[in-house]
Amino acid sequence: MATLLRKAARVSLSGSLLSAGGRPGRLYALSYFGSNSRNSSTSSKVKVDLDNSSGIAVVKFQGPPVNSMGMDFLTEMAIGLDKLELDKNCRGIILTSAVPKVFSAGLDIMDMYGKTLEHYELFWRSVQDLWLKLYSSSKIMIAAINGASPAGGCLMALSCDYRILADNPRYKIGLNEAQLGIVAPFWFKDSMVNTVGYRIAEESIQFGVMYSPADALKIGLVDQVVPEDKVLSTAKEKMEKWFDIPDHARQISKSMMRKPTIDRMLANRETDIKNFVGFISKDSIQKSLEMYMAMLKMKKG
Ligand SMILES: CCCCCCC/C=C/C(=O)SCCNC(=O)CCNC(=O)[C@H](O)C(C)(C)COP(=O)(O)OP(=O)(O)OC[C@H]1O[C@@H](n2cnc3c(N)ncnc32)[C@H](O)[C@@H]1OP(=O)(O)O
Repeated sequence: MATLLRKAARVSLSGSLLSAGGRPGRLYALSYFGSNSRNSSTSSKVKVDLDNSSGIAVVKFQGPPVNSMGMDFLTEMAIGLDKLELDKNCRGIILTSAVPKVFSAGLDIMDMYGKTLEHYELFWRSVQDLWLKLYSSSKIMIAAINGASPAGGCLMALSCDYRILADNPRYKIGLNEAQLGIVAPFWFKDSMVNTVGYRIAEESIQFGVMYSPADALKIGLVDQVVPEDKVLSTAKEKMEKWFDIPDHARQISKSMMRKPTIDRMLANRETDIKNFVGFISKDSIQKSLEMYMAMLKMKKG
């Protein structure tokens, strides 16, 4: 057992691209997947299916109605990603949704509305934690976006190395925070800038633009648009191409590209939490969120 723990700790430290401040190698990350040809784990909001023979893990969001990123989702994703990060059989991860028409509706607005300051702090730390794990993963990350992907949903896609979006004009993607009367934090903005460039991000974030697949492709927010029934198979084919690159060279290159963005977030993490808690607990912001939720419900009726 001691040998296993030492081995797991070594894998963890040499695995994720995260620098020391990112708390790699938590205890729950020590439970290994077995060595069968397929390993599955299902929790309530996330299903992880690792095919040991191909090295591809499919992480499916399964939190109806809209895969919103509440505390359960954030925790389950963090645990699933930690396990995959430690698993040498896993070389690449595909993020996708099991919920029809929605990839993820982003952060769960109910976790940002009418809660205590302690809750907001814990929630925001968990959101940061998930982004750090996604953005700093040493694995190849591909987003197979098979539904709408606003705000936090878009952020998860932006954290991947490659994005494939289903060709359905209803499946819009973007950082729409401004439309809710809230502000995308600097690391959401950095992820957008790193993907589409400064000028497009500047306009996109101020207007809170939600892009159609055609427009998302045009600005480079996604890399490919394919028929809906081909999203997952295309992601798997693309993954095989990424597998042609030796892992160590790709990982170091990825780290070189992403480290400044990750370090900036780690250096400002506590201030960012304070900002979030102060901002989200303002009466005016709470009112905006309340109105936005009412608008979502009205749209239905
Ligand atoms: C310094 C301070 C910084 C603050 C930064 C905060 C950063 C925030 C990031 C975020 O991610 S905020 C969340 C932004 N998300 C959205 O704006 C998406 C809103 N949802 C939609 O546009 C649509 O729901 C959809 C995803 C396009 C799906 O449409 P569909 O018609 O299929 O479903 P609906 O009928 O709209 O929704 C069903 C059900 O789900 C509820 N819901 C939707 N989104 C959320 C959400 N993000 N959180 C919580 N709940 C959500 C919706 O109200 C419906 O509820 P019921 O009426 O069934 O009770």
